[in-house]
Amino acid sequence: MALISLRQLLDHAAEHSYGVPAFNINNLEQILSIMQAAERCDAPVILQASAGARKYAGEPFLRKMVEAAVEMYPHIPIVMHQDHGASPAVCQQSIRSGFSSVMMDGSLLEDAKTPASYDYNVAVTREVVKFAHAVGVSVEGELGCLGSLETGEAGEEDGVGAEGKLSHDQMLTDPEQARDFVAQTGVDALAIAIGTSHGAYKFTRPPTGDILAIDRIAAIHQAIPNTHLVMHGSSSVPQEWLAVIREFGGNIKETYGVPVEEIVRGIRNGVRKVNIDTDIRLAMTGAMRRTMAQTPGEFDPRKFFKDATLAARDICVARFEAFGCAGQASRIQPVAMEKMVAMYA
Ligand SMILES: O=C(COP(=O)(O)O)[C@@H](O)[C@H](O)[C@H](O)COP(=O)(O)O
Repeated sequence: MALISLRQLLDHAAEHSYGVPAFNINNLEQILSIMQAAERCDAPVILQASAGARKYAGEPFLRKMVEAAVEMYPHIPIVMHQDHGASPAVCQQSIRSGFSSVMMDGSLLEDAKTPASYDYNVAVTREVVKFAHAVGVSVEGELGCLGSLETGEAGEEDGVGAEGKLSHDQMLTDPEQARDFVAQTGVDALAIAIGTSHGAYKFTRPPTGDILAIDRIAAIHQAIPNTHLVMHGSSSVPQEWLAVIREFGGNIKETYGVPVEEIVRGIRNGVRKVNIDTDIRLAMTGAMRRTMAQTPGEFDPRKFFKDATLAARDICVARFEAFGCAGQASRIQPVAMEKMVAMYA
């Protein structure tokens, strides 16, 4: 099965009322764990590469590894998505190199740190939609800045994330503005800000409605019912993996993520793409620490990587199942990118 577009997959998810986890990839083991889970669950897959991933592995390696996944798992529909493009030029490069979907994050300026004006966001996103749709590639935009409603901070990761304190208005997507944004840009999917943030340190306590605004999703969905909603920063930060990391020498302070049942509530209200990176990182780190500690004579890294891959695979299986994505891969007939061009035209 060829790569498919994000738009095709999320249209299918909307029609059948499920959500798709979008897992970040940086290396072979992460891709293997996601694909093994997809195979086990018969789930379609979104593999996404951030700027940090492109810096770490290099874009050609990422592309070739995704191509290998397509070859090894011909029955699984795969979207190759560029996470957080900081400019139209970045998105254009990704399209040229074969991504079937790009995110133009115009909520921040090109430095990926400074919150941008609404007009700037509309202008750069509209530009990307124009050239992406001309070749059938899907576009995700972002409205509102990701950040903690507890602290007003964005929790910067690898240079991406607003600097300084943000107001609640900046950190909560406004439904009416979302309606205007979609009308002006034509994006296929919209990342919304509801109090989630990237990384392990999202909440200092199990989140309640004042710091995780799940209710806002329904209002946004009502304003833009035909646009697929995206939740970034949606790792659940499993307490069991934090415990393993701590037991085997790691030092991660008390922290909480987005509960899976809250994400499922979001899916019931129009969320179709759910970004998850940190949970895979935590599971892999915990598994590697444990194996290294328990087998101190081991020096073949494949042993550590294998356990890390299995730990990540189990996280992916759990998310595919919880989001209703399991069993959907075999129900999808791939639509060629040329047909997507015709659809947009
Ligand atoms: O939302 C995301 C992940 O959420 P998470 O931390 O797993 O709750 C992704 O979109 C981030 O862009 C990604 O994790 C950033 O990765 P790096 O910049 O560190 O590579």
